Amino acid sequence: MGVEIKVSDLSKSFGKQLIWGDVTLTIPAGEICVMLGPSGTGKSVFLKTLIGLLKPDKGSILIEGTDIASCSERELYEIRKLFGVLFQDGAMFGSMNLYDNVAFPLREHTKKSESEIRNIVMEKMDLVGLLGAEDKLPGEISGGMRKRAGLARALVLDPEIVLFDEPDSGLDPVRTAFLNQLIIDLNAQIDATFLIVTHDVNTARTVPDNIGLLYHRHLAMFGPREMLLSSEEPVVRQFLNAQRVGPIGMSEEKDADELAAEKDQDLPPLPPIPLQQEPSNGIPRRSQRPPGEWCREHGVTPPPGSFETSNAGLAPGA
Ligand SMILES: Nc1ncnc2c1ncn2[C@@H]1O[C@H](COP(=O)(O)OP(=O)(O)OP(=O)(O)O)[C@@H](O)[C@H]1O
Repeated sequence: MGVEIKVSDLSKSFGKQLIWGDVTLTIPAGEICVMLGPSGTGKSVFLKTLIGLLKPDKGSILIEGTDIASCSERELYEIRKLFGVLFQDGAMFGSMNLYDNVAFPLREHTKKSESEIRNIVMEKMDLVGLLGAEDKLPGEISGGMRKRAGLARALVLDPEIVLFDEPDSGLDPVRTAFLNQLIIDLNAQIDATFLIVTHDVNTARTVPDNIGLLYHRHLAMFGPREMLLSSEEPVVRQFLNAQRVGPIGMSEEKDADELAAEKDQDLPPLPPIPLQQEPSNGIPRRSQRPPGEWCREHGVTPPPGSFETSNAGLAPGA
């Protein structure tokens, strides 16, 4: 289960404003990827381009042999069935209870009977821990519950790819930790390809198999979690460790004077690489790699204290 997404030389502009250019990356089938980047670097635009809601100016997005960037509307309609999307606010219809919200894609896109729909809705509500809340209206529940309901709805058509647009926005750290565990458990269970757009450095450090960083109109880096967490590349290092020292400034890039002023400032050492969050039943996910494997295979010495149990889930600035 899960399909690969192969993005090559992708560029997107609005008018004269280039959002990002020459983005090339492969999101491996069944793996969890996180896309990071300062505000306004085009992470949401990237998600929308992947599902064909926005057309890129150049490049290709290959999914099961179809190029989303150039295919017909009909092909796009078919390919979209592979996707489940969790929108930032859950995107619930306010006047429908959770049951009808979750049932909506099944009623829209399938010819299933109401009793079949009921089985699927209840199964997905159970999966996200919302059994018993079917009659509630979106306005009557917390933001965390709304996200979980949005996730149940994203899953009803058994997607091969699940996109999460800032799943942690508006959630407190405890709810974020629960949602992250749910994401890991879901990936173990349904084996789909997951792409999560987030600002949360702790999520990026502990949840995914791979991390990408969009910065200054390009993809600064994309690769296995351990590669980015051991990277000395200034932008990657600054962002993944939530530091002020580095090329990223308050609005975007720091200017030459600002950079010169911090020339003699010592960078703090890279913090230990935390253990990756595991499924709650303790059975490793199919795409999960043993701690330290990437570093060993690439002759990289991880920062001291990496992969110790005491570091699980901890990150600087988190
Ligand atoms: N439909 C559109 N028309 C014109 N400009 C747009 C459109 N959609 C997005 N943009 C612009 O693209 C840029 C990137 O927006 P986007 O929402 O993708 O950033 P982001 O990285 O997701 O930001 P944040 O982290 O703050 O959510 C912004 O400058 C935004 O104004």
